Amino acid sequence: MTQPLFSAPGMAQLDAIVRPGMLCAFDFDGTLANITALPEAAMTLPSLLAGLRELCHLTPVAVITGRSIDDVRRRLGFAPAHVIGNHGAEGLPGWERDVLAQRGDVAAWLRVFARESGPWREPGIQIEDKGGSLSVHYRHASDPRAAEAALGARLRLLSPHPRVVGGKAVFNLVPESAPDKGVALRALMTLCGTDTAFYAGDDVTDEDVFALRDPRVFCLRVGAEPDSAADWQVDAPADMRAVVQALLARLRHSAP
Ligand SMILES: O=P(O)(O)OC[C@H]1O[C@H](O[C@H]2O[C@H](CO)[C@@H](O)[C@H](O)[C@H]2O)[C@H](O)[C@@H](O)[C@@H]1O
Repeated sequence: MTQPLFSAPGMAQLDAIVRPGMLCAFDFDGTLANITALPEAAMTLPSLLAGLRELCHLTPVAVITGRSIDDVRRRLGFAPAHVIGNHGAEGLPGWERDVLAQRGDVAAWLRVFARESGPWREPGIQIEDKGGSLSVHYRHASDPRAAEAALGARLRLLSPHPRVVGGKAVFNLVPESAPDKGVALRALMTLCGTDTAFYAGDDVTDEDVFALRDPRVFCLRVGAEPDSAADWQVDAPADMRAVVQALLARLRHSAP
């Protein structure tokens, strides 16, 4: 069950896992940035920037996002050692050969959207082409619940068959062969040569990390979600300032 991070057990668990060289990884939207009505308006909260920049000097930092790498880099305001895009599918060392096939899937779905009068034709539906995956946003549909139902039914029938992952007023379509955020986090831990990691995320695709149930990974869910597989929770991106400060305090203390 998810418990409040800022509690005696939460702080004790953080003490147990933080060590020099550990990987600190973050989702972007809803974790480092507030959810905004338009995807293009999201930016890292200014209150987080100084702490995140210092963290990058102390230990390997990663951002693992559903956005494309180019897009998220413009929004970060700091320079993590690793940026992985498309829910784990973009930028992961060792997976370069698969990227071409994945882009073929995305192109095939876009062709269906272009030729069919499906629910994606409704004004207010925004299709975000991220190269390695697609996001179909229905936040601005005239009836978002009806759009969700219609899109959900149709998108699951696409060929090639996508992994359809829900989110904040969005369906993410990811090639079935693509690595998810859990695969990405583990690969980055190996790359960084670290035994332990911290990961914070707010959404359905972040549950791919939490569901690893890897005792070496400290899992923090941002925002209440009773069914989350994360052990720890904070309420909102604004709380991430105190989270980053808690990591910094321990890493400064444990630096060699
Ligand atoms: O993995 P993340 O970094 O959390 O990215 C997930 C998706 O985030 C973006 O969409 C969501 O955030 C937007 C800005 O707050 C919001 O307007 C939208 O309704 C949300 O679904 C982004 O546009 C997607 O590409 C990401 O997959």
